[in-house]
Parts: sequence; structure tokens; C-alpha cells
Amino acid sequence: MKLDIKICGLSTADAVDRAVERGATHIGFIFFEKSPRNIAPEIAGELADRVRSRAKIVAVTVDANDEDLDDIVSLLHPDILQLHGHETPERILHIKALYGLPVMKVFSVREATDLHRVDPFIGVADRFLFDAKAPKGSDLPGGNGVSFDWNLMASLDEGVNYMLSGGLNKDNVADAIASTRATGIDVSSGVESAPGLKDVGMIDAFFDAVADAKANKR
Ligand SMILES: O=C(O)c1ccccc1NCC(=O)[C@H](O)[C@H](O)COP(=O)(O)O
Repeated sequence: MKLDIKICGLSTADAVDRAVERGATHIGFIFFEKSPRNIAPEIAGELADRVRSRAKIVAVTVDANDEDLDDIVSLLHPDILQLHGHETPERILHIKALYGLPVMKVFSVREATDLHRVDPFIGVADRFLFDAKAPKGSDLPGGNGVSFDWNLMASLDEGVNYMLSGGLNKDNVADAIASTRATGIDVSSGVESAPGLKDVGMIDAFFDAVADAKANKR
């Protein structure tokens, strides 16, 4: 089974190196000022250079304007733009025309009806990421370490290619893989010892758990 693994919100060389050594197919950098994982595009670009040919570089933005996207794209040179805000299909078409990069559009989920919001984006975004809705009072649209009911994903059209995220960690990732058709999984706070602080031991434990899950699914 081919499963993409994205480690998101990286900000140190140690964590970038370990994630990719352990098999991360995607690494994500957060460009959102309120996030403890927010990173300057220049620094993200330097970290990405360490692993560029081995993992896809994902720029995570939230309703970013063209000026900010210009900076991010020119300094990071991402492979994928992850749009984690309220971007419309029209905005996504504009961004794709500007940069010629694949777009992964994020939807937050609490109930089955949240999944229908994807319909106008099919054929517009290249891939989808389903995350949990932010808890009340959170400043962050992602990276909150909370899960949603993965059984809801069964009602999604089978043709939709998606990554799953939201509160994944070493203890629940096997269950997430077994109970959905996700072609990728994405983790951030589940491999952190404190908000924004990635922990290489926790990255190891996460990849060990994914390896066990894949072995058991064969
Ligand atoms: O992680 C952040 O701080 C963040 C801030 C603003 C927008 C998106 C953000 N994270 C995006 C991600 O792809 C996270 O990996 C995803 O939300 C899962 O996070 P977690 O539940 O902590 O594993």
C-alpha cells in the first residue's frame, strides 16, 4: 500500500532531517503569524534545501494574498501549495495560473455535511486534506491536535484523493489508516513535545507506528 506521510510545521534542521530519513514524503512549512510553527520563508527555504529531492515541499498558507504568496514561492520554491483558509474555487484557479503549482485544499470536518463542501473544488484543487474543525477559541485553523470522526469519510465520493489529518499520533494512526481510504496522512502536534517544538523521538515513534500499521494491513 502506497501511503504519503506529511510532517507539518517543521522549523529545525534536526526535525527535517529525521522526518525525511524516516520516510516523510512531504514536509510542511507554516506561514501564518499566529501559529507557534510560523516560519520566515527564507529560513524555510534553507531547511527545504536539505531534503528537496527526497520529499515534496509544502507551503501552508491561510487566505494569503498574492504579495505574500510571491514571497513564499520565490524563497521556498515549494512543490505544493496547501490552502488552509476560505479560498474559493476562483481563487484557487487564480493561484494555479500564477504559479503553476499543484494545490492541496483543506476542509475542516465535524459532521457529514462538511464533506459536501468539497464538491465545487473537484477538478479545481489537485488534492484534498481533511482536518478537524478548530476548537472554539483557537486562533489556528490547523495544528490543533484534535481529531474528528473518521467514519464520516466513508460517505465521501470514492474518486476524491485525500490526505487525512487532525490529532494523529503514534497511538491512533493505525486506526486512522485502517478506517479510511486516505492516500496520505498528515501530522503536526502529535510529534511535538510542546506547541511548535518537534521531537525526533516522537517522529520516530510515529513512523514506527505507521510501519506496524502497514505490515498488519498486508
Ligand atoms: O499547524 C499550524 O500551526 C497551522 C496553522 C495554520 C494553518 C494550518 C496549520 N497546520 C496545518 C497542517 O497541515 C497540520 O498538520 C494539520 O492541521 C494537523 O495538525 P495536528 O492536528 O496538530 O496534527
